[in-house]
Amino acid sequence: MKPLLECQGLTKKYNNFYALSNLDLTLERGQIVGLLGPNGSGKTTLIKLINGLLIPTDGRVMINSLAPGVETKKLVSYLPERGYLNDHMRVDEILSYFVDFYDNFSIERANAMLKDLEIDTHARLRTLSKGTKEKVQLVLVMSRDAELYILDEPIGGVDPAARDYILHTILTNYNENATILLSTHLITDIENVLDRVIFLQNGQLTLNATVDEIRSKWGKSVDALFREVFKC
Ligand SMILES: Nc1ncnc2c1ncn2[C@@H]1O[C@H](COP(=O)(O)OP(=O)(O)OP(=O)(O)O)[C@@H](O)[C@H]1O
Repeated sequence: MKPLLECQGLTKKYNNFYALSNLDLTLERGQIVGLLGPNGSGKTTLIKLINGLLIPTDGRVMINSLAPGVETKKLVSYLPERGYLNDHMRVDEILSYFVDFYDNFSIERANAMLKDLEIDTHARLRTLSKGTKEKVQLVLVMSRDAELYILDEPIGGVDPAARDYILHTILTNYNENATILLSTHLITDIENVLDRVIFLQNGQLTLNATVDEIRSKWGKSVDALFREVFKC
């Protein structure tokens, strides 16, 4: 079977600065993968390249053997780092818009998750707190039937008490053959749901291992290994 995602020699240069250098990465189906690295290490650059929002300086990205473009749009559901919804719309209006716009969007799944998270669908987005807005955006992204979910900092604004619950709600509502690639700085909160982690350092991939491999090889949690590698 073809890999879900293949990056070969992927390189992105901004003027004379290499944000990403010669990155090779293959992701198979059915995994939750943490993309971890300090600020400025290239996580968002990699995510934008996978989504076809940036053109590589060198190398290539293939999703299901297709270059990012119109054909891969339905395969990928992407949560950008910054809010992308119209703040003046009500949550239920946004849901209707998603139903019209995406033929792979399940309004039943979205409503079930919103109910579970006790979010008022009659509320306008601008009246919701930052954390609640993040929950709505995550629900919308996870309510599409995609093969690859890409989440750039999905729970940064959500309070610690709610994070576990959200992760549980989200992760029990997606297709298990799909892969989730998520970038985060909240490693301890997310470590238990991850199958694999990728470390990025100065635009280079420095580690690609399963969480089990990290625990057995280094005898450490992902968070402890991250702190040791990045001296933080
Ligand atoms: N449009 C741009 N022009 C010039 N440099 C850029 C541009 N976008 C990103 N960079 C630089 O590329 C590097 C990688 O940025 P990127 O946003 O990918 O990092 P990141 O790992 O997502 O960081 P963070 O954790 O802070 O979100 C940074 O040094 C950043 O300043």
